[in-house]
Amino acid sequence: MALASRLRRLLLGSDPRLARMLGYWAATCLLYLIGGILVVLQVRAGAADRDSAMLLVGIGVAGVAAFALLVRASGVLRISPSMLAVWQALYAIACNIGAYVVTGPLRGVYLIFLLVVMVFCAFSLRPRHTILLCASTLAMLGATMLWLVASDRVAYPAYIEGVHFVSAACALVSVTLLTGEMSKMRLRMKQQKEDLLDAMATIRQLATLDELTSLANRRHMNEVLVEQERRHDAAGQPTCIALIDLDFFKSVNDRYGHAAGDAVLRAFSNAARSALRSQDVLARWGGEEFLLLLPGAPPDQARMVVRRMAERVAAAPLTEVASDLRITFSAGIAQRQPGEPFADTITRADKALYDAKSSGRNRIREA
Ligand SMILES: Nc1nc2c(ncn2[C@@H]2O[C@H](COP(=O)(O)OP(=O)(O)OP(=O)(O)O)[C@@H](O)[C@H]2O)c(=O)[nH]1
Repeated sequence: MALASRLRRLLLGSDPRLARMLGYWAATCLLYLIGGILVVLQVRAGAADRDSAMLLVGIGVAGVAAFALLVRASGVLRISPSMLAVWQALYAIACNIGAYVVTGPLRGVYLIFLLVVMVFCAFSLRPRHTILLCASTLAMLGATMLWLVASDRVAYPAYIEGVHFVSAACALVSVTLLTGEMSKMRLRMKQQKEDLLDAMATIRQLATLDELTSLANRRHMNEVLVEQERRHDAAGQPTCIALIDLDFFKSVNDRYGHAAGDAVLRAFSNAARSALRSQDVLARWGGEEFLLLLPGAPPDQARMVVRRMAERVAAAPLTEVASDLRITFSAGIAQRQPGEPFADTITRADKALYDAKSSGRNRIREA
């Protein structure tokens, strides 16, 4: 199983775009195969020159192999998928025109193959690239037909080549225009998908983050706590929470205004965030109250984190509000008991916070 997935990874890589490009390549392989079989059948029927036909089949096989390697290495070689698609299309068109030259009376078959190449391009090229490709195909085909008529009027009568060219031109132009519309639809859908992903990311952000402080919001914190209850019960690690409330915040609002109060809340959040461990989660619980979850922290460690937070918050620059303003907070810490719902732990932390407030503020109390 591991060997199979390693082999698959080696062949298809890990980028889903690469797997898709190799899928297209496999489909073109099938076309080359059918085209090659037709060439061989016509050699057997005596309708095509053996040496030229075998040379053409060899060129087709070499091209198919080379493009498999190029697609696989396109990331390393920094070849864009659309550039690779143009090369592949030009190669396929040249092979078809070559087959048209070597296969005698049944050469018209390869004009149909040209259409298939154009349809393939709709999946990977922009409309203007497809139009350019169509124009170059018609130019190559026209020049080849003129050359055939000039070199052997009996095998390649002018009126048959003329009919072939006009039919091929009508069909190629129609297919190009239609596939152009398909390409535009594909690009529109791609854009809509990107817009949708952006909108979902914004919704996810709005649903989980507090707009003012960019900390987790209460709703998200509740989800984190539910998840933590489940994990904690399974792992049995100590977990603490701290309920934090800014001191005399009302007076900041009253003295400097609500906007200044908002700036203080933001400054607090930035400073507090810088004191956390990577696994800690700080959320705005409401107004100027914050809930800190400290997974895997016994009370001593929780106290250390909150004390570090108090130091950072006290040193936070608040020059945009007032040069002499310093923020302090009071905190109540509670360790979650085994099997205890977080709601109860928070109630105990709230009592400890009340104790911190009533004993003078700017202090940490444990439940
Ligand atoms: N600027 C601003 N103020 C807020 C926000 N949310 C709540 N407040 C204010 O925060 C203040 C909280 O005041 P109190 O509950 O009396 O607490 P305090 O003044 O900090 O006093 P203690 O907690 O007892 O130290 C109120 O004036 C609220 O209007 C907010 O988002 N922005």
